[in-house]
Amino acid sequence: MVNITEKIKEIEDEMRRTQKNKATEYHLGLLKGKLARYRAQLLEPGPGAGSSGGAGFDVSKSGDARIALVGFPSVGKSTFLSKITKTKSEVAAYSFTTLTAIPGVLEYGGAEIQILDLPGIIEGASEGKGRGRQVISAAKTSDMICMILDATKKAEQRSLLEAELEAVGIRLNREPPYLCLLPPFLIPANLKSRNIYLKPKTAGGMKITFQTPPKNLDQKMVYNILRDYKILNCEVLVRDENVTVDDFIDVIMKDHRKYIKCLYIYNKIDSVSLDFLDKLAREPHTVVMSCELDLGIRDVVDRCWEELKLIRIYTKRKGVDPDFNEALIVRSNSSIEDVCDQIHRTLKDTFKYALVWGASARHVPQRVGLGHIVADEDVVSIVSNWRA
Ligand SMILES: Nc1nc2c(ncn2[C@@H]2O[C@H](COP(=O)(O)OP(=O)(O)OP(=O)(O)O)[C@@H](O)[C@H]2O)c(=O)[nH]1
Ligand SMILES: [K+]
Ligand SMILES: [Mg+2]
Repeated sequence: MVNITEKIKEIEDEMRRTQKNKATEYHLGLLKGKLARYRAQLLEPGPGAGSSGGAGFDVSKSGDARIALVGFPSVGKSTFLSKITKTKSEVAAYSFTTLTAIPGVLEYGGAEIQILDLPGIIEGASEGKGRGRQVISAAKTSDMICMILDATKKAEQRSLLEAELEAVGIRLNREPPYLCLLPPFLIPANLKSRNIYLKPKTAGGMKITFQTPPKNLDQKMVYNILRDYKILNCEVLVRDENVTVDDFIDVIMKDHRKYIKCLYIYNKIDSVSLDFLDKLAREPHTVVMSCELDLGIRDVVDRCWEELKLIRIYTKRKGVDPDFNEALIVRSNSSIEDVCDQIHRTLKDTFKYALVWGASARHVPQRVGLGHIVADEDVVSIVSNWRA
């Protein structure tokens, strides 16, 4: 069996050799489609995928969310874990100090977040270099990736790591593609280019419709790629002019894609100039810190919490103060109904009203119904109709 890694390399070489122009764009589109398919195969356990296959490290999920620490060797991942949790992960000045996944628990106002310290990854990780594939599989299981970067190292470190994660189907800080039926001018900018519909059928050939013709995609390209994937009967609807070949391939490969939030954390800012620091801190989804000088750690942790978009609710019984060491965790934009469901499956059946103290209440306490949207750190008291 021809090695998949070799096939991937061949395609990558060919893409590099091929000049980008109107005449080659069909060929390049097709190569991108093939590349995506081989890369997915590489992650599947079985022949040709290498012995480690797609398996990650054996750490079970716990707590309200999981954050994976991903980065090159010796950027300070383990130092950071040891700062924010009670777990001590070995720290040293040499690369690959950490050899497996080390879980720790970050306690945040009654919420518990599992933090996974991982071995450092290097270029080529997505193709199995080092423990790359295992690290990436572990990252794929997380609710958020904290990409730890060394502020003293070259800017390319960030794009190199992003490329490794992209190569295995992880999409950072992006929305999954989906068809939105709103009129185009009402669709938020971040969702626009992801506006694609693909439905495989059993017969009838391909029906491809472009509502507004995309600038960098045409029917022939869509047709060629679908044929290469052996999807010969289907309905395709593309609604936005900004849709690209890559977006289209993501839709075909949707079962192999994972859309994860990423916070870029620059460590070791004790060793860079103030000007440079200022520049780093202004980048999107980015925070800076120095584990060594204990600078900015609290802000980084607060930012992690914000990015997870979770909400802590403290429940209160009549006449008793709430316990702020124990929070009920719900997603942002949750209602009192979601809070009830989190407490007990049948609680809303006997629900009468709720009293709310906190940011979501217009006055305290506010008496609200099941539809009321709660805010982080609200105190909620549920009043039920008890029936015999
Ligand atoms: N100057 C400076 N050094 C730091 C800082 N944080 C960590 N270090 C040092 O960086 C080195 C690597 O730290 P580790 O925590 O082992 O890094 P790691 O990313 O876990 O490394 P691997 O497990 O090998 O991938 C150690 O010598 C730390 O003392 C920092 O904020 N500033
Ligand atoms: K190290
Ligand atoms: Mg380490």
